[in-house]
Amino acid sequence: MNWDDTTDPDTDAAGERLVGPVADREDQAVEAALRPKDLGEFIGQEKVREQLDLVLRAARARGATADHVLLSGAPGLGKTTLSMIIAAEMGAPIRITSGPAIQHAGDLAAILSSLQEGEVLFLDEIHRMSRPAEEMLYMAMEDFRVDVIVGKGPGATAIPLELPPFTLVGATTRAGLLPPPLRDRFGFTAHMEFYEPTELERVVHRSAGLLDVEIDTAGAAEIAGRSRGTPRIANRLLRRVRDYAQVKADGVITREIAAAALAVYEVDARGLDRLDRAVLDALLKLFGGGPVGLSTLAVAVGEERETVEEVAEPFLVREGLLARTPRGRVATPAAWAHLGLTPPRAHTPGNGQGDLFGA
Ligand SMILES: Nc1ncnc2c1ncn2[C@@H]1O[C@H](COP(=O)(O)OP(=O)(O)OP(=O)(O)O)[C@@H](O)[C@H]1O
Repeated sequence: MNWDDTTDPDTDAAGERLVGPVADREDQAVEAALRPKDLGEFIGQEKVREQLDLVLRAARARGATADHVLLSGAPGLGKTTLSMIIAAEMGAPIRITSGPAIQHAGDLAAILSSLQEGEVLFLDEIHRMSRPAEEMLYMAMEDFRVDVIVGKGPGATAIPLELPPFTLVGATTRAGLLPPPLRDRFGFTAHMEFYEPTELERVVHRSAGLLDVEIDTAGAAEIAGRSRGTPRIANRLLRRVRDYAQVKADGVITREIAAAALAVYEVDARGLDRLDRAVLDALLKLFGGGPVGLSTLAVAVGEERETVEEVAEPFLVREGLLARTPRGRVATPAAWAHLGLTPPRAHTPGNGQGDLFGA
């Protein structure tokens, strides 16, 4: 994966966030050790696992290379991990690159022509590849062939190059941005969902075992509940809680230790951090729950408009704490409850405000 060429609003605009979904330097250093190695070890995503298992078993039984696979879903849900599992299950080597790293068709031709038979090519952020590279990929995926252009202008010639059969695993956070001709060339598309708290609890237990950290069931549940449906965040919170347990207690993670540690890092019981809460706080206390325009809300919390929109809002909307309406941002009843505040009478149900939530 190419970590340097991605712009991440979580780190660019709001400093490093403990609950940001994109990998930071420390994540990159430790994630390799925590990745499940086969489908049996991969937690959750039952449907995807079952379907992929069939695809891979069938290919193995035929002695064929597996079909191309498209994985879509938010960062940190396990797309890279699954691509490595696909290679491992097929007994094939894997090459890892990313859309932004492929600027020219020639870059892609160089990678494709050096693949071994059956190799898995993992192309992260496939929606960010350049157009000419994308067109070259169509032919490579379908016919295992590329045309390498030699020379320029009227004298340029296309030299066809045969490729060994390979499996492309494309990953994207935005499946909707992929041009249909590219999307159609994948034999299997899997959409990865956010994880349930009980699944994240298993992720935390498994990682704690690998990191040699003692944790009880309630401690794991506490961390899971604050991990925003994302294994990467669960693993990161676990590491911070482990530090706290070592320094402030006897190293064992219990519910109390997890809660106290994450209070230090300002990650609340639902996984909201300081920025998320500042947005909700302003919306409720300054604007009576809205509707209020995004720019006004951003000024009120002293952040850029983009930071509020791209960093804080998606999770608040997903959690059902904030709604985007044509008239502006509106807090839901759950937001009032979460901050322990009572909505003014005008915001209680049955007062004509229901239409703001599309009721
Ligand atoms: N199903 C799972 N079971 C256990 N651990 C998981 C699972 N999914 C992800 N993880 C853990 O979460 C971390 C992040 O996963 P991964 O790098 O595969 O995410 P990703 O979707 O590829 O993220 P990005 O899009 O940012 O590259 C990994 O270290 C892995 O240990």
